[in-house]
Amino acid sequence: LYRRWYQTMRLLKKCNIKGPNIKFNIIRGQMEEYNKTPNVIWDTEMIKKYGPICGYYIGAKAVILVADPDLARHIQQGHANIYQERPRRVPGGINPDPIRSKMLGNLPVPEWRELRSILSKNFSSKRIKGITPTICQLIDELMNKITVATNNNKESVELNIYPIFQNLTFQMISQTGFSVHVNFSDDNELKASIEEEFSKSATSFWTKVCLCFPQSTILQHLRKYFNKSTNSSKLQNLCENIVMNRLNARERKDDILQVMLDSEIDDKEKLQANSMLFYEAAYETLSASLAFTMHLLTINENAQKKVREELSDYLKENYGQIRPENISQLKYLDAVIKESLRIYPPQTTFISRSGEEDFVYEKDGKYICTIPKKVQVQIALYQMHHSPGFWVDPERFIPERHLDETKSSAYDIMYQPFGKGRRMCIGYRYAKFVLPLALATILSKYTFSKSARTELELSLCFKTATMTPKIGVFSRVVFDPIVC
Ligand code: HEM
Repeated sequence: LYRRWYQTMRLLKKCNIKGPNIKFNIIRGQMEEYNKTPNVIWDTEMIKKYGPICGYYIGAKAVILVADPDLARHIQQGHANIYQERPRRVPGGINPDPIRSKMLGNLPVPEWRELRSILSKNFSSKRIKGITPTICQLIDELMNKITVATNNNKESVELNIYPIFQNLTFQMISQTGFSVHVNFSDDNELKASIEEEFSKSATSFWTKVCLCFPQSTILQHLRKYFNKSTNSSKLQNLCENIVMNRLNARERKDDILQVMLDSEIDDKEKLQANSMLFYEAAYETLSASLAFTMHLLTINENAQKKVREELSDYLKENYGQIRPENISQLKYLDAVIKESLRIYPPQTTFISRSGEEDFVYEKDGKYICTIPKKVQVQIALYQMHHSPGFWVDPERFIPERHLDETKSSAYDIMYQPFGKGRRMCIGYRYAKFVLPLALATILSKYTFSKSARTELELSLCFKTATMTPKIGVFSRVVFDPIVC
């Protein structure tokens, strides 16, 4: 047992993967230091110190960080059939709840593949067209909120736009996903329950013990027993009610839940788990992306002016209307959103894979390292997006870089806010549709400028795998409709 465990702890060295020394931390690896630092900051430090392929141990569990474009391409695209598993930082997940084990991301590969092909049906062009009226109606409600906040468009006011986007996103998922209206903005308990889900960390005693001895099934069972939460979260209850009501009403709806029911998924827990998954996967990512983009446009007046000029031409060609079906024509707005997702990718540490075979990585005929099978490889998305070796002035907001026709061939792997390959974000088309539609509608009527509480350097909240604004996104908002 000792020899096996000792060999595990020497794995990275044997594979020529650099990282911090574990000589004096043979049991815990770098777990203590790792738990004290936000994941993104820790990973950035590792890459700075040890290069674009490096690794560390959380307990006896090795994690390999990859910011090298050729190796990332091999893992996510070239050999994607070997790297289909998405391992968790904590085996079994931070929250080892039996319902959560039925979520798409927690299923073994064959079941994941089957469920992914069912859930993907929700994002076809036909389905997006079907939900467009609901999305437009919710954007109109958001516009009404801004109208009220600006005293019927008569005053310029300082506004925190982030909670308004959070409400929009929550309503969008509720209505397009489950045909229900949830009173989200006044429900602090529901907000706290979602917040908690994203902020769970691997610091409980039993989780730490399991990470030190990951092979022990007895310890895993003990962890499940002791970490069992006594109260279901409010989001869990909401999803349980949504599923039960639909099953009892036997009424057909045109939404995500119906797609699961039509595919003969009749396990209530699986329906509930994957309803929760949609709330969790879409809520933070969409609302944070909208807020980050608005922040960047607030502090970069020139870019906002260019977006509005493009919108002005577009509105002239479209009889003064924003048309969802041709929203992708707004190329500069698209570049602004891309640049915002580069600087602030809302999913920071979620792109991980593990392989079924060892892989010997060579460059120009020279041995670089071995990526051992079954070990967690994490694509260092945030660090790739900020790599000074790849991007000119990576901390500056330059939307034009995404319009450059002569982009390097590594661009499509160094820039991947939605991931790549078979495990790429399933909601990519939904996000690509909602983000420009909401932003174009708002910016066609209002301008946003710096106010007393605008942070030039936005404070960020780093959670387990996501990144959001910490205190909000403040701007001075003025009613200034584009006249055409
Ligand atoms: C700006 C918005 C969004 C961003 C930046 C984003 C980002 C990501 C990333 C980076 C991944 C991991 C991809 C990989 O491993 O290669 C992912 C996975 C996922 N996303 Fe998104 N996402 C967004 C919106 C959404 C929406 C709107 C939904 C659902 C309606 C969604 C559902 C999912 C699901 C279910 C997965 C797991 C897929 C799997 O394991 O097969 N996401 N997302």
